[in-house]
Amino acid sequence: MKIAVFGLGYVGMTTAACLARSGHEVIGVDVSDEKVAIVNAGNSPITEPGLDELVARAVRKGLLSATQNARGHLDNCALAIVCVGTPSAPDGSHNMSFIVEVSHQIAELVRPARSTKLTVVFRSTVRPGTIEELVLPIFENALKGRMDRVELVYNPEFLRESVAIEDFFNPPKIVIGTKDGERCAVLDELNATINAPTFYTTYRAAEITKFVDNTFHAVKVAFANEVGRVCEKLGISATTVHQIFVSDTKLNISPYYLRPGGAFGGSCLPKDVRALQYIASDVGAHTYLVDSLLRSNDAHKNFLFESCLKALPTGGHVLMLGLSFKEDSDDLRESPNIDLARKFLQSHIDLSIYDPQVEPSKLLGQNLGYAFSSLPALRKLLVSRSIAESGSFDLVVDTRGWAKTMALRTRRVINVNTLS
Ligand SMILES: NC(=O)C1=CN([C@@H]2O[C@H](COP(=O)(O)OP(=O)(O)OC[C@H]3O[C@@H](n4cnc5c(N)ncnc54)[C@H](O)[C@@H]3O)[C@@H](O)[C@H]2O)C=CC1
Ligand SMILES: Nc1nc2c(ncn2[C@@H]2O[C@H](COP(=O)(O)OP(=O)(O)O[C@H]3O[C@H](C(=O)O)[C@@H](O)[C@H](O)[C@@H]3O)[C@@H](O)[C@H]2O)c(=O)[nH]1
Repeated sequence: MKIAVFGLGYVGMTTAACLARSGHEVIGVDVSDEKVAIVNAGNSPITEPGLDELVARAVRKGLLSATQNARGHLDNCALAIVCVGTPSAPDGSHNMSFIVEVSHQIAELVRPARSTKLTVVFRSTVRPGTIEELVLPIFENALKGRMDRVELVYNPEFLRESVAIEDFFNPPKIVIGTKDGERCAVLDELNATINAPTFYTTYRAAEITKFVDNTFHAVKVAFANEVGRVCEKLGISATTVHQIFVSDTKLNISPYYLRPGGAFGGSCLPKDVRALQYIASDVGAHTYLVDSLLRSNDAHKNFLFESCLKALPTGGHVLMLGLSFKEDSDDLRESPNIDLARKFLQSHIDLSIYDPQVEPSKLLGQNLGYAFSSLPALRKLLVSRSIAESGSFDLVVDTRGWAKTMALRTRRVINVNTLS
């Protein structure tokens, strides 16, 4: 396949050299005359283990060359891959000027008379909405009704520098954003030899995937570092604790705890996060990330409450399904559902609650104290299943996913257990 790669930096150079190693004919395009000259001399303009050798071999075989001007080169390319930079702007957003510029360049080089479609794949990290709101209008404007000549794709890159070649051929996953999530034949062909889970999705979902991943990597690093700081201050081996932590692939290193849904609660997580904050502060180890977790959780509770309000007609009556902090438990301590119920009551919203596990006369100890200090009217709020099913409520707030198995009269249901 003949492929043009726009932007010969860390991503673009690795991409160009690896594609050439796979036997494709690659033309690299960069605005920098210096980078173009270095590539054409058979060297890599960036330092990355193994890349010099790949570039030298590819140039020698005539599979890789570079240019500042792509004019004439795109006509027989099946694919153009965009890897230009999206650095931070002064306000923290991505500077999109290189994306805009390269989109104009490519769009203007697509000849309406070309016999096959040009697939233009954006690999740079861009904010959600970029393809639809920034890139697509540029192409539509330049191609004037000949959009059938191009296919726009967003395909985020997950490689890490220093192991970029290994990551290129063995990515953790392949995410392909297309119009309506339809398949892209050219990318299927290109990735045929790569063994990785592949996800076709919308442009926006693919765009945000990259932010989700990188931010999570940052959360993990910050978390690991905060734990390390606390351990060090307490004279505990951070390495030993790390080894024990990562050995647990059931609860610690797994998709567990990663489902977007309800806020966390119960008698352990908030308590222990708070305790770690206290310990860290006591020993002078500043845990900014950990310090922000409960505030983040509170923000999430507010978000869920506001979502309920949006779905509730003015003056409406709410039925909540579930009150304890999780299913099959009567534990109300620090239940986010108690907070939600309290917010409804504070807003003078009529509320009924169905939770078969919560029987006020059976509550004991701290659970009893927490329940009645947080919701003094608990007894009056709780209703039986038959009332929950037969009553005419204006909104059902489902904290469990029970609504689908109940014969509710109310059609308007908001599931706060799973964010879709
Ligand atoms: N560096 C990394 O490890 C990874 C980076 N990314 C993302 O990939 C994108 C590229 O990152 P890097 O390769 O690190 O950037 P870079 O700054 O190393 O390279 C970008 C290249 O694009 C060139 N360029 C700018 N405008 C151009 C145009 N109109 N035509 C042709 N070339 C043009 C620049 O001269 C430069 O050589 C960014 O969005 C980045 O966030 C994604 C995954 C990994
Ligand atoms: N403390 C600590 N720091 C770590 C650890 N792992 C990585 N780091 C640091 O985290 C930073 C990022 O490292 P890495 O993910 O290996 O490199 P890179 O920045 O190339 O890759 C990341 O960004 C790419 C991107 O630019 O978008 C992503 O494609 C890639 O998946 C990574 O999220 C560096 O400062 C590392 O020293 C760790 O376990 N502990």
